[in-house]
Amino acid sequence: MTRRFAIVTKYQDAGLHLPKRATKQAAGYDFEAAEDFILPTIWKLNFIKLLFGLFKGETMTETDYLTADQALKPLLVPTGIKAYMNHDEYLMLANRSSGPLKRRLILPNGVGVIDADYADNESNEGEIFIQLLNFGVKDVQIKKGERIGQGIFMPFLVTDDDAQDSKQDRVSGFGSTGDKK
Ligand SMILES: O=c1ccn([C@H]2C[C@H](O)[C@@H](COP(=O)(O)OP(=O)(O)OP(=O)(O)O)O2)c(=O)[nH]1
Ligand SMILES: [Mg+2]
Repeated sequence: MTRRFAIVTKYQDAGLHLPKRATKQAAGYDFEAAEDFILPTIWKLNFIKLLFGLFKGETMTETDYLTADQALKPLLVPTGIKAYMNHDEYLMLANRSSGPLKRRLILPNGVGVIDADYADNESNEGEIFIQLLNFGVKDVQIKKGERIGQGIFMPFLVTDDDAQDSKQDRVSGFGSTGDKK
């Protein structure tokens, strides 16, 4: 059986901690931020201006939309951690319930799915990133070592006619498997 965490090469000497479960029966391994980080509030001026402009019936240009859209882009917070697991398992990343309550942080992807073939991929060594979006009105400071999410190992099932041979090898993450956009 293979199920363990390791620190990626880039952070080998950074004094990171491997994810830990906080209590005896905790399901989730808590992940810490690998670096200090600022998560900007989504309520940036350009986003507010766009909302007001729309409200007033102003004509918005494509550039107005694009600039405002940037304020809504989630950030990928590095953890410096990779996860090894069995072939029929994945690691489910979830928010901590204190995330929204204390810091107005959400995982915009709902849950993160870390595939077993992500570890040691050629592009980023399988480093796990946590997508976070700050819907509060103030920027949020994350300090290195702060717990920003949790990972739960899960089994998954496949269909009867699921053919392994026609599948590509994973080389990266975040849209690497062929979406055009
Ligand atoms: O919150 C997340 C979600 C995903 N990943 C990494 C691990 C995962 O194995 C890989 C691909 O994730 P997913 O399949 O959910 O994203 P995708 O948009 O389909 O990307 P791809 O085309 O690379 O599969 O990205 C993270 O580090 N954090
Ligand atoms: Mg995918």
